Amino acid sequence: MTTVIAQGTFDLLHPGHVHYLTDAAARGDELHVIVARRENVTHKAKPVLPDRQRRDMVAALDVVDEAHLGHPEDIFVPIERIQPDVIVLGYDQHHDDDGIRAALSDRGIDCAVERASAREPRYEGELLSTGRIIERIVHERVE
Ligand SMILES: Cc1cc2nc3c(=O)[nH]c(=O)nc-3n(C[C@H](O)[C@H](O)[C@H](O)COP(=O)(O)O)c2cc1C
Ligand SMILES: Nc1ncnc2c1ncn2[C@@H]1O[C@H](COP(=O)(O)OP(=O)(O)OP(=O)(O)O)[C@@H](O)[C@H]1O
Repeated sequence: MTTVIAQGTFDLLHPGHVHYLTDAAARGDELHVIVARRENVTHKAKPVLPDRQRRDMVAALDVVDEAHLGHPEDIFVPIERIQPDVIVLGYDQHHDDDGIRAALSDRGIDCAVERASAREPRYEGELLSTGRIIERIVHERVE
């Protein structure tokens, strides 16, 4: 039984998110997703949707076995509880792979760290970024 963890903000869901989670799920038997708490999204604009709504939408996806809201202070607390075999980072996540490996090893967690693949747009106008969906809404709907 191989347990996999993926993580992210997942504000306005799009096919890039589905691609990432499908890729992560294919690397094991059970996929757990940690959804970042609003207070911990500091490297870009805060999510539009509430924590619980983002968690509920991720949990509704077929490839996801369980979606959890992240810990408010220590990102390793959910990992210690779930005991994954693999953590799959998104292709563009800003986290440092070796830094995470070192932190896991310090805590005695034996877990591989891998990177997911990217999905490119497949047709004209397909938007694979929450930030770009919001830009399009502002451009097309806000006077
Ligand atoms: C291994 C791992 C575990 C994480 N666990 C948590 C957590 O428990 N709580 C949380 O608020 N954020 C957690 N995060 C951080 C968020 O997922 C972080 O904000 C995330 O990188 C969002 O980036 P993105 O939406 O740009 O992908 C974790 C990140 C990683 C890489
Ligand atoms: N086109 C894509 N292909 C593969 N993975 C993607 C794609 N878009 C997003 N992801 C992955 O989904 C996870 C969550 O993404 P996140 O919530 O940051 O949304 P986002 O759409 O990338 O955000 P934004 O574009 O606003 O920064 C990240 O790990 C990211 O790598």
